[in-house]
Amino acid sequence: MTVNSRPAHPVMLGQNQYGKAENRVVKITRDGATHHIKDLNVSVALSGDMDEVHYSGSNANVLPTDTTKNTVFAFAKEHGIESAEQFGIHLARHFVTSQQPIHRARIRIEEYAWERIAASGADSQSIGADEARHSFVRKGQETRLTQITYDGSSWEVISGLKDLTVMNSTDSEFWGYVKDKYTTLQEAYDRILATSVSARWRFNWTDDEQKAPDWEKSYEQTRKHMLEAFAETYSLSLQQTLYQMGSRIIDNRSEIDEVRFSLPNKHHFLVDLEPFGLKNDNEVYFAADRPYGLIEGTILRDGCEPKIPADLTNL
Ligand SMILES: O=c1[nH]c(=O)c2[nH]c(=O)[nH]c2[nH]1
Repeated sequence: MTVNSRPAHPVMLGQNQYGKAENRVVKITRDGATHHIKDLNVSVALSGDMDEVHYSGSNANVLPTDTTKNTVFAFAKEHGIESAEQFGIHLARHFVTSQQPIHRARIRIEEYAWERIAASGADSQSIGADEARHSFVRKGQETRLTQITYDGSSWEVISGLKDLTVMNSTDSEFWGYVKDKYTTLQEAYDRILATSVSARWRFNWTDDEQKAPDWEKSYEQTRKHMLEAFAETYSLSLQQTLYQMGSRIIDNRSEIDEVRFSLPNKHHFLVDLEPFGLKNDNEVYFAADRPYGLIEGTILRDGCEPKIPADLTNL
């Protein structure tokens, strides 16, 4: 037997690394009523004296990947997230200096940028006092959509958007729901509400005799009303927020008679930091990607017929 108990056959272990990939950590920093978000996807890859676990299965040198995940969330609380670089340096140093068998740590981080939703009444260029304090829209443009149908006499125009991701870091609760023997969900009195909005709205312009809407202005204003309603609704459920977003559009845009939404509830779970002696005061969240609640619904101008299909994926 060799020192590292490598089996006596002509096979060699090459480069190897291990760790927990894609830890989705969201850190909310509360500066009074003004909140700040850091939203990261952190992947840890460690290497060092790891021959033995591959050859014999001895885990004596293996810091579990589960521990590397916990470290990411605990560090978000203990040291904060000033920048992705600072956070990654801190983690890499920790793994290499605290565990003798670990010689190299590679931390990869993707950061998702958020900007504040402009407060109602403000124009979209506004800053400072005109910005919502705990309502954010993810940077990077959504995709704008339209479908036009013409049968030689009448028009149907359905426009909309997808992938408009928004978050309220407070002013959302969920409680008082039905509980049966399979219910384990804890009631929430201050949770994060986040969704990636997919919406379609139908114009009431149908024939060439009518004056057509200003399509560009209509899109910009509809998006604005939707975002403002999201930011300003104190939400008891995503269903309630959906209704508020739709009715704000119907109330303010006379050219639109019907709005349909498909809203995935992008769950953010508070991470239990008690095992590490840390209190998580609504600061560090695990952003789960699936499964997700999917809340869908149509809001109509009174007396109008629904025409937007229930399944928006084909539209
Ligand atoms: O806003 C919500 N609506 C629900 O119907 C629901 N169901 C659930 O588990 N969480 C939530 N949140």
